[in-house]
Amino acid sequence: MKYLDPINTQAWVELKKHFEQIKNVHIKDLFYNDSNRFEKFSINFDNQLLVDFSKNRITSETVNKLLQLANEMKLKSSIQSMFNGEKINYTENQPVLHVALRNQIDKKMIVHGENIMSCINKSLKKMQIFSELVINKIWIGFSNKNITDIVNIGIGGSDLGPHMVYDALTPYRNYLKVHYVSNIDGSHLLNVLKKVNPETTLFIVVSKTFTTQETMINANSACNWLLKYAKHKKFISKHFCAVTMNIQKAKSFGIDEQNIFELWDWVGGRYSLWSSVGISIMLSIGFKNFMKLLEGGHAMDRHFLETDFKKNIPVLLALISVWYNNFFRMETEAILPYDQYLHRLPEYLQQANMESNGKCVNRNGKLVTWQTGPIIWGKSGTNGQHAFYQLMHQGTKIIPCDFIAAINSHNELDDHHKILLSHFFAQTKALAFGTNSDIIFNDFKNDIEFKNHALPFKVFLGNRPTNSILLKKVTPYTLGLLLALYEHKIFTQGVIFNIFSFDQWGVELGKILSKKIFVKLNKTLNISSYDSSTENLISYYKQWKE
Ligand SMILES: O=P(O)(O)OC[C@H]1O[C@H](O)[C@H](O)[C@@H](O)[C@@H]1O
Repeated sequence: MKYLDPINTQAWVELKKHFEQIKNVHIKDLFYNDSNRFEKFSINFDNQLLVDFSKNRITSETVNKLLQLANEMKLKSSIQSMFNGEKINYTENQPVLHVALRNQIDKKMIVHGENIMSCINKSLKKMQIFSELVINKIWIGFSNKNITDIVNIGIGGSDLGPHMVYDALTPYRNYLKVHYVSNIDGSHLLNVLKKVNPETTLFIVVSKTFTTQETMINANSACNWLLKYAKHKKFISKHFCAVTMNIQKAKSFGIDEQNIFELWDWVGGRYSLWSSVGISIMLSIGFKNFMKLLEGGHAMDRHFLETDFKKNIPVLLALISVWYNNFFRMETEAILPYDQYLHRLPEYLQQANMESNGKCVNRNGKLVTWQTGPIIWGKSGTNGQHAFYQLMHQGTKIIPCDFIAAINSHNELDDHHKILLSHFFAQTKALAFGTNSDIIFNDFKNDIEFKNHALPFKVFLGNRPTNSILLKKVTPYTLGLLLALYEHKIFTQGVIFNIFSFDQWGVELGKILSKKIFVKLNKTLNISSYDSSTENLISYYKQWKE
């Protein structure tokens, strides 16, 4: 089967022409010319989530042409293929079924002739029993004390999602403290071990493959640390659990089979927080809240699957992103949560999007000649305002942004939240509308020096696009909605780019080379086999190593 490239669609040709007509149109004029712009370009999802995409450099014509692109790229049937469990992760010969993990209506989902819903429900039950034993202080450590601290050892998808949700749902946490260790830098693990007591700490080794070097080394060191105190290997079962697809490896590590939570090859690491990879989330917010998170994810799945593309939030946001990325050649997108508890969202979405869509080969195995995944970055508001917003407002680069906030805070402290949101609304307005020299000039009309010299520096040109995403409140349910929204946005982008979004071969080369270089770092003999830069870096390592 030959997949169509986006540049070979009729819509692409038309979008190119349309771009030439619209590229200099200012957002402020789009608003002045259309008093219904907000109604046209915003979607209220069930009074829980509002997406306002009116402050974008788009018209109804742009949206129509982008929708035509989605249709020509057969987005509808691609979505159905994912939900039907077809092997859309072609290079790994796997289906992609994170949507099954939150399939709350228990609709049959068949993989290799089996209904995977029974495995999922069994796994959820096991997670529930386990988390309740720990939360209810029935699970005890080697000295018969109950557990107070959980250490999640994992990296990439086995860390970023759970860690982000753990922080995002801080108000729902119980007394258990979860620590996340990912980096192979020994400082990460040591800093956590300094804070916890071996008698009351439970380690969860989370690795889909159970071969990831960072995780295995950290898990080994954590185990040695525990055994220094517990003295006997039989106690590993009281302090170590695993989440993995590789049951054999986890068992050979010494983890009791009872303590192994299963994962499946049809769940991608960066889409896995909804599975047993999220056990640290369940331990901290309890089973019911975890189920609410899945419920939110499922509600967004249905919206994505069932809603006409004209009103389909992930589809529209993805298409707008393609518009900027490919026609305006804007290379990055900023994620700006105006919510302290959502501060890990940019980092989480960085992996979700960049590992999925950072590809330069299309589904036919040919190099692409169009732009694929954007660079994702960001920081929580208002901190970002005091760091990089200068460039966003007045720099030469234009950065489409997602502003995200909740209308109701979990911590109503004086006017803090009102002020926070006033910044959100002000920034999106300033970015879109800017301010013209007349207004500034009027403020300073008696100041001749200002008029002559300072004016250009004070002008904000505006026309900088943003999406505003408002949640009624950050709850497990609305967080589920938001995260699934982004997952489906990424999926849609991948279909339009005609790439495979669910593999990540690009992470392999560095891993292979690091193993070879590790051996060289240990050798006293210098055998040159690399380029002069790498050789000299290695030689400096050897000279300076104390
Ligand atoms: O869960 P693991 O098998 O340990 O994998 C952890 C991470 O490592 C890999 O390098 C991939 O790039 C990530 O997608 C994955 O989430």
